[in-house]
Amino acid sequence: MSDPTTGSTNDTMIEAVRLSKYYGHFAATQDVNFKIQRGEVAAFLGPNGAGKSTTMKLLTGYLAPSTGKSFIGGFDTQTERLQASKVLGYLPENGPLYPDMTPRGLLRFFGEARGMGSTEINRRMHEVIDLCNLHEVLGKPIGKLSKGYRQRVGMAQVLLHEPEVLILDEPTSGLDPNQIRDVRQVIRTLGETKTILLSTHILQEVEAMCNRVIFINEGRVVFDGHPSELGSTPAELDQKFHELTGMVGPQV
Ligand SMILES: Nc1ncnc2c1ncn2[C@@H]1O[C@H](COP(=O)(O)OP(=O)(O)OP(=O)(O)O)[C@@H](O)[C@H]1O
Repeated sequence: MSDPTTGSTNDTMIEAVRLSKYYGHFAATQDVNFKIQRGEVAAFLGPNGAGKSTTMKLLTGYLAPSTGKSFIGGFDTQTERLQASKVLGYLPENGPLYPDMTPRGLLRFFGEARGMGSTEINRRMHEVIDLCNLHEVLGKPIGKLSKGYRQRVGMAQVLLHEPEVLILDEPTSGLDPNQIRDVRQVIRTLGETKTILLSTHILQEVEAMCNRVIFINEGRVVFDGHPSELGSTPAELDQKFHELTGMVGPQV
């Protein structure tokens, strides 16, 4: 069934409608519109400071927009916050993780906070610990873990309540190549069953994991399409990045 006023269908899982966020006169996000359908794995690509994190916070309802609306699983993230949060798993950049807790304690704490029963918590803890490969660190304080393990603990926490939609802010940032490979593998596996929007400023990330790319620059969407449309060789990708941002592309 579709909504005749917006053209959205039941398969629209993430939607931005004329989203803007102003800090004084500065627009961090400006008139952003898109729909991500069930089963898509989309990358939010753009240079540092382009507005990726701000837009993700607006999409999740974490930040109130200056104008516009966002929907997760069809729920308005400002007025139907609780319903939206049941469908959504949001991994913010760098956290939130409690450094003195152990991964085991943290997962139990978030399961209880989400109102999950103890049988369900135990079942899901086993599953996310396996998926994110946390066995070795379950009893160690999170603050003592490597960045790669901390990122995997964050991912496990996000997945605990089996959300259909994942919004992941720079899930591989600051990781070493082995850790990046592991996290990409987890995301590819998740992409088989979930709708995902992840942010990155690395073009290779997009090609490795995503079937759609939404390119943002200075708060605006400047490209929305299949990653192959950005080019196939490193030189073409550099050129496209340059065209879209007006920057030379060492980040690419
Ligand atoms: N609370 C705030 N007050 C004022 N300006 C802000 C605030 N939050 C973000 N900005 C500005 O908005 C712009 C977009 O920031 P944002 O963090 O969304 O970009 P980003 O694309 O996620 O960047 P990065 O890749 O560096 O994380 C930046 O210029 C940033 O300085």
